[in-house]
Amino acid sequence: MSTMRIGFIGGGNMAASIIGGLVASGFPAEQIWASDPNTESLDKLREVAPVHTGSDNHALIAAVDIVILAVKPQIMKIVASDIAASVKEQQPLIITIAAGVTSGSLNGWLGGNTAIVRCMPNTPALVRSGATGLFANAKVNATQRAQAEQILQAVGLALWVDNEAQLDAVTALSGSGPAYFFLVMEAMQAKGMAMGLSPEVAKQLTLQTALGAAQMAISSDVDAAELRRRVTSPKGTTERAIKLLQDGGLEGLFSQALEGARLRAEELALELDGE
Ligand SMILES: NC(=O)C1=CN([C@@H]2O[C@H](COP(=O)(O)OP(=O)(O)OC[C@H]3O[C@@H](n4cnc5c(N)ncnc54)[C@H](OP(=O)(O)O)[C@@H]3O)[C@@H](O)[C@H]2O)C=CC1
Ligand SMILES: O=C(O)[C@@H]1CCC=N1
Repeated sequence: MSTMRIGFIGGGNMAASIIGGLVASGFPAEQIWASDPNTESLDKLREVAPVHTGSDNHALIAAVDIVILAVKPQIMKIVASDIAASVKEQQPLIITIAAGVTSGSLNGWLGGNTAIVRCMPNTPALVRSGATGLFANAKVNATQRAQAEQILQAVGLALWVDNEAQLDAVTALSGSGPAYFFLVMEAMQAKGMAMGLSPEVAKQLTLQTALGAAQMAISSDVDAAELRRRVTSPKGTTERAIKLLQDGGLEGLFSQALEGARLRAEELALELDGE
């Protein structure tokens, strides 16, 4: 890991999150390159860590061993087709983080025979609390598999999935997942303020409660349902609140929301493959 040179094509939100986490884990910033036509994105990236930046994707490929494709799914075909000749020449390991771009489509756009690890990380990678699902195509060797795992483990949890289709479920669960928790935080904080708490107090209590619940669930030997029962005193306040949430259909809504996200990932793959 310490000698790897890693290049990010696309220097936006996710590249910043992964780079921030990698550098915080001790990975040297001078072994990281980022390429992006958007100079504002590159300026922001250099505030995260003093990485090499530029706008030439071909020069980046020549400088690194591992290329992380972190552009939007909709422009992946253009970007991949453009770099195909450099990838063929340099043979870097390609890691893609784009939602809905299959390793098969990407391999085709890159000219075939490319070692590709497709993964789905999430933004908490920035604070080394990310959660990533990974899948390797048949061209990826054991060393490359270990390298991809090391990079994503440096920024949080990294788990291999059994087949590529499962990455759509990972996208729905943990890729988009931080947004679901942020929405719950927004709602709790707003109601805390509506009940008379100052914005600062409502915010701090909300965030600490989210952190405490997650840490407890991670470190406990009982499941979330049991932890919830332990908060819920008979005829108490939690019982009333949970009943209102359940009567309002919270579990069903989450089921629909995750299914919607998974289906959108599938749709994206079909849209992008057909382009
Ligand atoms: N955000 C998230 O929570 C997650 C995102 N992902 C995936 O990560 C990928 C990136 O998402 P995100 O970081 O949010 O997106 P951003 O839009 O923040 O970043 C993408 C960057 O790529 C740049 N770019 C455009 N064209 C090129 C090019 N030809 N060469 C190099 N860079 C280029 C964009 O510039 P410009 O702004 O000028 O277009 C932009 O700065 C997506 O595929 C997404 O599906 C995966 C997991 C979680
Ligand atoms: O919303 C999206 O499409 C991307 C993928 C997972 C999180 N953000």
